[in-house]
Amino acid sequence: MAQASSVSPLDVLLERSSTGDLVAPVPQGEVLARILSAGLRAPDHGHLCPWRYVVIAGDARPAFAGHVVAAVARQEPDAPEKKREKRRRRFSETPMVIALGMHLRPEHKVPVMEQEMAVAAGAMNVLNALHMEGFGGVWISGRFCEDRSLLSQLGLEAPHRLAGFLLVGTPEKPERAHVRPDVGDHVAFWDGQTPVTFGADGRQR
Ligand SMILES: Cc1cc2nc3c(=O)[nH]c(=O)nc-3n(C[C@H](O)[C@H](O)[C@H](O)COP(=O)(O)O)c2cc1C
Repeated sequence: MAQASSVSPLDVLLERSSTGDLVAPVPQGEVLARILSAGLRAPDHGHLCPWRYVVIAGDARPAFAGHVVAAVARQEPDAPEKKREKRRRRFSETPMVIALGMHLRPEHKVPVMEQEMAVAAGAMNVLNALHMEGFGGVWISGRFCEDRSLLSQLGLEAPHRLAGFLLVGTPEKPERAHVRPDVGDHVAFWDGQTPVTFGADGRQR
């Protein structure tokens, strides 16, 4: 009889770490659809469905990298050439990039920050789903993510914005276990009387 796995889903979640050292293969077809569907399971106040994912892969990457470099040049005209080239390499060589579009409705009674948090929660679900399916990634951002011309390429006209990009692929090496904070420093149990304090507050980096 097959042995039941001793690795629980929570163990798998606790093992996840971000990595930008990514190679092929990338998720495709039904696997990619299921991973992105996990993003759409995030909490969403008002059911506004603010998630807009744009997948950039294959031959589309160098052209998109050109748009990113142009955005960096507009947003940070003093940025060194090295920084622009680093962006170009990342966006043209990373196996897959997923833009995290935010379809925002400022006129709605649900505050924009909550709409943005739904997109962020979705992004985390996607990162976890990638990890669970044997892929990896990292969430990146920067001032270039505010560039309106770049956002237009992604179907995001004002007031819609971008929460950043997920760089996606298969981790080149086993995911490096990042040093994690001590959970006890970040959790408090309120006793009904005294305001809580956190160990983490005395250890600001
Ligand atoms: C909104 C957001 C933007 C981020 N932007 C960057 C970035 O531009 N560059 C970067 O190196 N890490 C960025 N990070 C951090 C990485 O995604 C990642 O969390 C970090 O490398 C730590 O890895 P871990 O997820 O394994 O803890 C960002 C994280 C978030 C939530």
